[in-house]
Amino acid sequence: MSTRALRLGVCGPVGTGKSSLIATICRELAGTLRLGVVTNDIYTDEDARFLRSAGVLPAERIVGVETGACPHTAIRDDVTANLLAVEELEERFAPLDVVLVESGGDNLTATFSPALVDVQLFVLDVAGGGDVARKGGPGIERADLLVVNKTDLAPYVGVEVARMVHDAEHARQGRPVLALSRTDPGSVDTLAAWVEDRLAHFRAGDLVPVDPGPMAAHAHPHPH
Ligand SMILES: Nc1nc2c(ncn2[C@@H]2O[C@H](COP(=O)(O)OP(=O)(O)OP(=O)(O)O)[C@@H](O)[C@H]2O)c(=O)[nH]1
Repeated sequence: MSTRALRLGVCGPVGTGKSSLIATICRELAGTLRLGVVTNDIYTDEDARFLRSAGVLPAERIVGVETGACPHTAIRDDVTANLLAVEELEERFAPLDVVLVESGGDNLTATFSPALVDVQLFVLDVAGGGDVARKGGPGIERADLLVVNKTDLAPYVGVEVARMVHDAEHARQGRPVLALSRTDPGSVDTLAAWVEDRLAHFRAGDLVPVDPGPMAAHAHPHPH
């Protein structure tokens, strides 16, 4: 039995809907679970401000971490700033059930360290194109859940959702894939049920954090 919160990481490329998905989870579960959120941005706390303005949680339960030049480092290589933010939330609002951690400014291969989160989901969207899921990468292949987001946009971008989900399932060797849209209540229910199920396993002590693997080699921009 663990006394701390379940730590749930949300990553994926820029603009795929990570903040919106976190807002959706909060909207669905804040009535029954005690939640906190940590966001990561390079130089701002924009995502934290978006979530506060969405009004899905009391503002003080949403904390922004400024990661500096390489946001991937803060969720993978040196997770200190994020761990401190999570622990501070857990302490201030004890007991919390789930702390959601959003990665920021990510490319296609960012993954969380299992030292930071117990479980992680990777978000793609249909607007990124049907081929993305097939091409794979550590997060796409081995995150605990892969979300194919914004399915409501599929007809407008010429993507067949069933095909994209099928390709993703193939790349993931059967690990779960969820086709999601915030306008599709059934898919939102499935997402909330997945979070509740992970929490139940975490509390039972049989949730083993899985490391999707290191992200692909990438260059760090020089700040000067
Ligand atoms: N049509 C549609 N749009 C969505 C959905 N979810 C999110 N969006 C929109 O997609 C855009 C990006 O959403 P965000 O939640 O800001 O994406 P993000 O991944 O957090 O973005 P970064 O933090 O910049 O990486 C916004 O304009 C959202 O309103 C959805 O289910 N359907």
